[in-house]
Amino acid sequence: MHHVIDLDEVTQTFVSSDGMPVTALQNVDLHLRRHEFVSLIGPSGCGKSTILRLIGGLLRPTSGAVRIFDHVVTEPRDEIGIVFQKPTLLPWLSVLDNITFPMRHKFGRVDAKEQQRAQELLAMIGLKDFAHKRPNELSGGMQQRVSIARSLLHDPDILLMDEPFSALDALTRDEMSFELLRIWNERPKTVVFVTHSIQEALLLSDRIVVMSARPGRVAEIIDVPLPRPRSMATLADPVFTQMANAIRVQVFSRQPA
Ligand SMILES: Nc1ncnc2c1ncn2[C@@H]1O[C@H](COP(=O)(O)OP(=O)(O)OP(=O)(O)O)[C@@H](O)[C@H]1O
Repeated sequence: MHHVIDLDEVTQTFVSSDGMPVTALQNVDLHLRRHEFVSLIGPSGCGKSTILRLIGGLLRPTSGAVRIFDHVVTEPRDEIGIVFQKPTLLPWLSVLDNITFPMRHKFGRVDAKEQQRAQELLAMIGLKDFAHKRPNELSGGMQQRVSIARSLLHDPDILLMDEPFSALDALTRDEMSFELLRIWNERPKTVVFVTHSIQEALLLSDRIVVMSARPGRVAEIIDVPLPRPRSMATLADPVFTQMANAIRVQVFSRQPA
């Protein structure tokens, strides 16, 4: 079968500041199909962010192979959008210029179509009136929404999201989840989404990858059979509640003793 993202026998070892080797990932196999939405969940330090950095080309594996569209990943690629846990905006640029920054950086200019798309994204994240403000005039949650909009400007085939909603308040968080589903529906992409929230993983994903504590391994891959499109009603679906409980037990049993 043709995959968009392949991790084969990936092991990642770091050297900690006291000189000791740290095995962050051990023999991780993961294969993502086109336009699939997959969440990674597991105890702190089990290597979730490391997996995103490997796929994003920000890191090379110690052993094993990471491939995108059958090509070994050697550096960051344009077809990938990345959203980190914390907003990463340039303080001296306006909100709008931050969203278009990657385009300007790459091509030296931003054409009218992209300006238009940036405005649409701003409206989508509810910040239309903030286009000309600077990041420090926005709350942390608003800044994170701008970071998300920026990752979507070039409509990437692959979106890597590292706990993108963790800094948002609960209401905005739900809103952003549904917004993300809407975007994914309209402009399908392969998404790898790291979260600590079982509910979020269930609401969004086709599959949930449960990882075990360090050294991180894939403990289990769970299919989420909840029908799409998903909505507020999904949260009340008995299957949702049952699965949330079952996964909670799974994840809890994987916590380091
Ligand atoms: N550059 C690095 N140098 C040394 N150790 C590192 C480095 N990057 C990550 N690690 C270690 O690798 C392990 C996995 O880290 P990673 O950030 O991928 O975990 P995570 O599952 O995303 O954690 P969390 O849920 O807390 O964000 C951790 O033990 C971390 O300390």
